[in-house]
Amino acid sequence: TRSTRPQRILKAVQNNATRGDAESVIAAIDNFCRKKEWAMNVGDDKGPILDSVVSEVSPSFALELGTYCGYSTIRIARLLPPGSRLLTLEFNPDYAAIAHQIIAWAGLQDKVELLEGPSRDLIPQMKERFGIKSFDFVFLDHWKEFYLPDTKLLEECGLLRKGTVLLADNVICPGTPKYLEYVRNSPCYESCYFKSHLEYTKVEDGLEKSVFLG
Ligand SMILES: CCCNc1ncnc2c1ncn2[C@@H]1O[C@H](/C=C/CNC(=O)c2cc(-c3ccc(F)cc3)cc(O)c2O)[C@@H](O)[C@H]1O
Ligand SMILES: [Mg+2]
Repeated sequence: TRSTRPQRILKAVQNNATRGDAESVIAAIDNFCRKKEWAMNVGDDKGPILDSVVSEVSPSFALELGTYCGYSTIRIARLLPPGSRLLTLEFNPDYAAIAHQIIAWAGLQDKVELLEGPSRDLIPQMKERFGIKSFDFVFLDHWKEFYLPDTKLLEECGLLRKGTVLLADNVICPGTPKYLEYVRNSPCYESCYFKSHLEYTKVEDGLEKSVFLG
């Protein structure tokens, strides 16, 4: 039977990237998605913005909602200081299986915990089951209508602290209007928009950075 796009992305990584070299894995995925097949990775235009925010925060505990193939997982994990942890949530087992292999190819499996399941079930388990006090950084890149409910769930579970940085992908395309309205109007957040382009295209898209004020 025909392979899936994530399987073809994994093959591109295995054929073109050097084991243990995260930069070569990122480049292999970007080249494949630019020249062969588009895929919904944050990509090489928005990616450097993600990198700069992660580097600025230098999180001890980071959370990613929506692993997909692990492209942004690797972008984040490669910048983390020793001893820090990135938890990434993915509820599609086929995508999770591919992401595990791509994260391992980049040599970043020791910094990343890929948790299989829906965010609404896993977020309430973060304190007891995963020993998380609070997150320093959250990257939102899963189903767009879940950005807002999951942000509220993180607040309710006490997983955000004064200064936690939320960074949301796709706030223009496909768009996350309810989330944007919330973080831009809530007195609990200080928000700003980083204009860029939808991955591998000239279409406008951008990232919204929101600092939780407690
Ligand atoms: C219970 C649902 C909410 N909770 C969830 N918990 C755990 N994992 C979840 C998840 N939702 C979705 N996921 C996973 O995240 C990923 C979903 C990402 C959704 N992303 C998009 O739709 C998206 C779409 C585009 C896009 C833009 C323009 C266009 F023409 C076509 C697509 C661009 C992007 O950058 C995107 O991120 C998948 O791997 C999915 O299995
Ligand atoms: Mg995205």
